[in-house]
Amino acid sequence: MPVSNSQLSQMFEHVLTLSKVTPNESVAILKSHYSDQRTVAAAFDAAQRLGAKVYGVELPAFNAPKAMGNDLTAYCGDTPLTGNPAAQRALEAADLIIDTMMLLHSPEQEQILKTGTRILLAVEPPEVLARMLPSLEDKARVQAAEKVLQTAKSMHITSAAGSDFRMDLGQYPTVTEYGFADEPGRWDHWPSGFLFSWPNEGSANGTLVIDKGDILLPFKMYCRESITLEVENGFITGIKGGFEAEYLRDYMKYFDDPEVYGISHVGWGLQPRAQWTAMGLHDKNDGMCMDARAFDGNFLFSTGPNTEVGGTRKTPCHMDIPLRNCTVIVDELTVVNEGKVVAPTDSIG
Ligand SMILES: O=c1ccc(O)c[nH]1
Ligand SMILES: [Fe+2]
Repeated sequence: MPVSNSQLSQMFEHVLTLSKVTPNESVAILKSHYSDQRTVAAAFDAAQRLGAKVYGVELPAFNAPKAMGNDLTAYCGDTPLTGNPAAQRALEAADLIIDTMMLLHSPEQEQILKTGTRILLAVEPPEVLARMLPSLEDKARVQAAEKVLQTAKSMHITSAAGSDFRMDLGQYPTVTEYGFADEPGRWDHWPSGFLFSWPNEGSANGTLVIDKGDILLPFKMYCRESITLEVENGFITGIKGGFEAEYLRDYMKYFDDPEVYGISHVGWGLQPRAQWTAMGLHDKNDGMCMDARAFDGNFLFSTGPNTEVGGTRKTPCHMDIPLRNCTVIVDELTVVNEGKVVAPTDSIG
C-alpha cells in the first residue's frame, strides 16, 4: 500500500529519535541518483525537526563492469565512495549518516564506523519501512539472542530436508540488526530484526539443503526444487540439484573468484513483522527484500565477503540465503526448532 510523504517523515522522526539524534548533533544524508528521493526528503525533514545540523553528501553512481542486476547487495566491496577520501572525510564528520545509497560490505563503511560515526542504512521501499517500523521491543529481542551468540563456541544446523551443518564460533564478533543506530560506531539497517556472526575460518563443514520455498538473494527467487550444498573447511565444494542449482553454479562461476564460495555471515531471523511471502509481492528492483533476511525463525546463511568484520575476503559476489524449518543449536541451546524461535525466552516475538 502506498505510504504518504507525511507518514514517511513521521516514521523517520521516530527512527531518528530511537537513534538518539539530538539538537547538537550533525546528520549526513548519503545519497546518489538512484536513492529513493522520497526517503531522502523524509530523512532531511525529520532530522531538521529534531534540531540536528543536516547536510547532504551526493555521490555519482559506481557501476562495476561485472555487476549484474540492480539489487544493491549483488555486487559488494566497491561503492561510489571507493577512492573518494574527501567525501569520506565529509561523512566521518557526521555523528550519524543516513545511508540511502548502500555502503554495506565495503571497507570504507568500517573505516567510518571506527571514527565513532554511526550509520543507518535505509534503502527499502516506504511500504516495507512502514511494516517493519523498529521498536525498543525489537532491540530487546535481538539483544537477548545476542547474549547467547556472542559467547558461543559452535553452531549446528539441522533440518528434515537434510541439512547437517556445523561450525566453530568465536573468531568473529556478533552483529545485531534491530533497525536504528543508537550507539557511537554502530551500523544498523531499517528494516531488520536479526543477528549473525561468521564461522571461524576453515571450520564450517557439512551439508546445507536449500529446500523448496527457501530463498536465493539477490536473485529474489523462491526455490521450486531443492539444492544441496556440500561445505568443506569453510568453502562450498558442491552445488547439486536441478535448475536452481545450475543457475546458482553458473552465477557464482561467472565471478571467476574462489573466494565467492566462502561461507559469510550466519544467523537467524527475529522479526515477526517480516514475512516469508512478502518477496512474492514485490518487483525484483523494489529493494533488497529484507523480509527474507529477517523473518522470524529463519536460518540465514550467506556467501562471499567478510571484510565487515576485518576478514580478508573482499569478493564482490554475495548471496544471502534464508532457509525455513531449520533447527539452530548454539553450543547446547536450541534457539530455533524447526523454523520456530524457542530460546532464549525473551527473544521470542
Ligand atoms: O541488513 C543486511 C542486508 C544485507 C546483508 O547482507 C546483511 N545485512
Ligand atoms: Fe548478507
